[in-house]
Amino acid sequence: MSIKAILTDIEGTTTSLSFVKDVLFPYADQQMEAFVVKHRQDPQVAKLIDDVRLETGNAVLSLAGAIAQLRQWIAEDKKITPLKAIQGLMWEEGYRNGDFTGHVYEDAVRHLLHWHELGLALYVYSSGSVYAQKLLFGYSDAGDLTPLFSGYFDTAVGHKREANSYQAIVAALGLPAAEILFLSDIAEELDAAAQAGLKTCCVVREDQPTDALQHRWVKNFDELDVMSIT
Ligand SMILES: CSCCC(=O)C(=O)COP(=O)(O)O
Ligand SMILES: [Mg+2]
Repeated sequence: MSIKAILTDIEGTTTSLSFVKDVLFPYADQQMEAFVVKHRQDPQVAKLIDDVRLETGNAVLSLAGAIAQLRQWIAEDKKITPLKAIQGLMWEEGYRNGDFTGHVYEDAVRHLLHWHELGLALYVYSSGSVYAQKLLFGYSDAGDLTPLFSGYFDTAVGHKREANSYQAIVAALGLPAAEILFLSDIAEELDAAAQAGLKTCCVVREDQPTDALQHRWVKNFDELDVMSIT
């Protein structure tokens, strides 16, 4: 049995931690107040602010309180769905204005192109919203990479450290779990995917420490021979 689909994480796998932590998160933090105040009547933003209230269990949280909570979650790198959704909306402006482009490692670009040419189906699973994922790959350093992907998943399918999320993705892909290879830099995500029956590979970029070495691991996509995985 060989790999038919690759499901990839973004931060730490296709994309540097630094781009997310030093470019995207500070941008969202700095723009949060102005963005939420400006768009508070927009139904999508109003619903997300209500979701922040739900998440905090404080139904009467003020707009200022919600903004402060969102900024606190950014500082704590919380993967909370309404935060991730608002960040995506905010980053759109940054990408469109050319304030930044989506970082994708050069080896990742080359191999995504190659795997796509080989007929492998490519999917993304990130805590960043699907909207934010499409922006990052659509406005990447290497141009628009979105035609390479067959689909995107975010925390709407479940959290990345839970096996159920991968079971839902397997069902959506309509492939046997063992024919799907999941790439990530985080041990708990790889453990959850393996529990759901997916093949796994840890991507250990820039010598960051990892506790996922019980999984197959590579330093970059050049070291990953997908065809040899059975
Ligand atoms: C795709 S948007 C930027 C990344 C982001 O917000 C994030 O939380 C990254 O999480 P990942 O699951 O890709 O490690
Ligand atoms: Mg990651």
